Amino acid sequence: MFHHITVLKEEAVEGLAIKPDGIYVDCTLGGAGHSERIAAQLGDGGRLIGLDQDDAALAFAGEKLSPYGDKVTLVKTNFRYIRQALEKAGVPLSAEGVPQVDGILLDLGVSSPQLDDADRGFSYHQDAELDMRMDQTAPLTARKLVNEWPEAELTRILFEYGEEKFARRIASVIVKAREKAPVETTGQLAELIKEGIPAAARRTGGHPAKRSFQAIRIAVNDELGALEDVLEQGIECLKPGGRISVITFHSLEDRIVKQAFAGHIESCTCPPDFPICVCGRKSTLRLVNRKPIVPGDNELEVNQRARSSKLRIAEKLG
Ligand SMILES: C[S@@+](CC[C@H](N)C(=O)[O-])C[C@H]1O[C@@H](n2cnc3c(N)ncnc32)[C@H](O)[C@@H]1O
Repeated sequence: MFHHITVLKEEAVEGLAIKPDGIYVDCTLGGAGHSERIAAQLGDGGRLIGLDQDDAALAFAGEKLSPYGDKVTLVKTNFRYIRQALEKAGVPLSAEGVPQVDGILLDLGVSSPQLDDADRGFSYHQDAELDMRMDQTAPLTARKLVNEWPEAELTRILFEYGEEKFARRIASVIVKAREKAPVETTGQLAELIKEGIPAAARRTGGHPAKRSFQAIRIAVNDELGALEDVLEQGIECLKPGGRISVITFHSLEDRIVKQAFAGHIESCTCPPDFPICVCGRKSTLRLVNRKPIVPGDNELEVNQRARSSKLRIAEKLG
């Protein structure tokens, strides 16, 4: 069973201003909560292309979206290859040869089934072989990262991606342990992380392994690199008037989205005393909402996972 409560469903899909005959891309299909809402608004000529790198999500979403028939195309891919996926799906190209769509949705991070299924090796709640790959055919597992990455790299990811104050101590405990025997399971890793955190600090901020597990997951799946790539290519693939909705769960993700949008919004960068513009730079995006949209109390009451979510929406200019 694939149980995932969709975050900011109404707001993210409404942000796309769906046209019944438009072409939409859900880059993070998961349990198809957003996709179903999009598909239900499509009429003749409308198309939804759903991407995911997780086979279980694709299988579940395929079933759920089957009533929409050939309006829906699902593709197994990392969303960082969005342009290639759209070309392969036969999306019409611009005069410059870039596939053109009316809307793109990203609901980042992992789905509840990925976290909850012990065999996927994401969770410190259940002991299982360390894995954490969204794409189970990808070469880098959490086991490999934890046992092979240099101590300085471990420290960096724990600090940067997990905002873990005790990153250096945790990395040192892991490296000492792996010199004796490889760290194989989520349970072993959680114990080592606990050891690296002073006893007094363990009692605050939830489970002591939470931040480090998140950091390792982000690194295993190169989540921030993939996000930068999909934003760069995705914005290029939007038609004039096309929209992009992005839901983030982490301050680093949100910063990447904010900066990618800002880079396209910036117009002339010539010094103010230049009589005419020589840079020729024009805005290619506009923000639909000045401030990110966050979930309301009703949503937070039924879905704790929505707590840190933020939605940013932008529109491509002509
Ligand atoms: C939060 S879930 C999406 C849930 C979905 N919006 C729903 O309503 O059910 C994120 C999904 O995106 C997928 N995903 C995350 N990063 C990805 C990437 N770089 N490429 C492809 N899929 C990715 C995950 O495998 C997961 O299924």
